[in-house]
Amino acid sequence: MSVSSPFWRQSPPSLNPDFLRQGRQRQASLTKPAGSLGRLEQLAITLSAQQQRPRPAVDRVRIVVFAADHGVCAEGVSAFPQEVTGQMIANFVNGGAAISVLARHLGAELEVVNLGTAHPLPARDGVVMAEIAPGTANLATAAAMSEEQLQAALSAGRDAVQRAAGAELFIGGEMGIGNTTAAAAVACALLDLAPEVLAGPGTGLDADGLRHKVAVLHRALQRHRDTVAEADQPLPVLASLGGFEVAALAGAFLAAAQTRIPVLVDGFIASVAALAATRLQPGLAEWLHFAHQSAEPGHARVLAALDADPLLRLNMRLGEGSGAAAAVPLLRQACALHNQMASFQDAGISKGQ
Ligand SMILES: Cc1cc2ncn([C@H]3O[C@H](COP(=O)(O)O)[C@@H](O)[C@H]3O)c2cc1C
Ligand SMILES: O=C(O)c1cccnc1
Repeated sequence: MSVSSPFWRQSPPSLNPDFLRQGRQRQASLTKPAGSLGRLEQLAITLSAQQQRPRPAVDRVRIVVFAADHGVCAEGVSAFPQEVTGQMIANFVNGGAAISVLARHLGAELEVVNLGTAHPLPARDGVVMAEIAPGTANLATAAAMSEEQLQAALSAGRDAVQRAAGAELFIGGEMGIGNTTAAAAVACALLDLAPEVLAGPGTGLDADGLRHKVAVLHRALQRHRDTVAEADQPLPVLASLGGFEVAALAGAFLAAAQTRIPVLVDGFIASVAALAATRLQPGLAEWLHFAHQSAEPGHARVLAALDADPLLRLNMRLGEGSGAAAAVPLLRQACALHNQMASFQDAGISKGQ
C-alpha cells in the first residue's frame, strides 16, 4: 500500500492475538463459573486486544457530534424544520441536549463539529467549524455532494479523531434534520433493499409522512440507479445519497481503528456510516462495538448486515451518540470486572471441571 494513498484506503490493524489469548486466560482464572459474566467477558477481552494492554479501561471517552444539513429537507421528509440542526448545535455546547447531559454524567469529552448548516449560525465558542457547504444538495434530484466534498467530510472525521489522541473509546454522534432519509438511501443502495424496509418515522413522521418519505427515496434511488447498481462502491453511494455527517462518521470510524481506538457505534445513522466504512475496509469490523438497537425500524436490518448484536434495546431513537453513551457504563463494568476480580488461586477457591 502506497504511503500517499488516502487514509480511507488503508486497512485498520488486526487485533493482537496474544492479548486475545491472555484475556481469555484471565477470564478463565477469575472466581466465577466459566462464561458466567456473559458478553461482559468478551467485551473486556476485545477491549484489551484493541487497546493492547492486559487491563483495559474506558475512563477517557471522546464523543464527537457531527452536524450538517440536508438538501432533501426540501422534499418534506422530516417532522421538524431544517433550522433545528443549527439550533441544536447551540444546545449541544450550552449543555442542554441529551448528549450534553450524558457526556457530563459520564465525565466524557464532547466535541461538536459543524460541517455546514443551511441557516447561518453565529460563531460560537466550543464548535469546531469545518464547513463544507451550507448543507448537501437534494439527493432526490442531484448528487448530494461532489467527490471533493465527500473527501472533505471523510477527512473532517479523521481530523476529529486526531484531536482525540489518548481517548480510550470513540463515540460518533450526528445531528442533521433529514438524515434518516439520507441514511436510509445509503443503506438501500448498499444492501439492495427497498425503501419500505429501511425508511422509518425518524423524528416522528405519521403514516402519510412515512409514505411520502418512501416515495422520495424511490425517486432518489431511481435518479442514482447507475451508482446504486454498483453497491460495492461505497464512496459513490455516499456522495450520491449520503450526508456530510454520515461521511464524517465513516471517516472517523476508520481513523479511530487505524489509531487503535475502539469505537462504540450509536443508532441508525451511525450504523449506516459503519456499514459504508466496513464496505470500504472490512478490517474495521474488529474495532466496532454496537451499543443499541434504535426504534427506527431499519436499524435492525442494518445491524444484521453488519452481523452486529447490540448491547441494549431501549427503544431510543435520538441519535447524537446518545444510545452509545447509555452503553458506556456496561463497558466500564466489563473492564472493572476483568481488572479487579480475584483469581481462584489468589482467593483460595476450588475450581470446577
Ligand atoms: C430537537 C431534535 C434533537 C435531535 N437530536 C437528534 N435528532 C435526530 O433527528 C434527526 C433525524 O430525524 P429526521 O430524519 O426525521 O429529521 C437528526 O438530526 C438526528 O440526529 C434530533 C431531532 C430533533 C428534532
Ligand atoms: O437511531 C438513530 O440514530 C435515530 C433515529 C431517529 C432519529 N434520529 C436518529
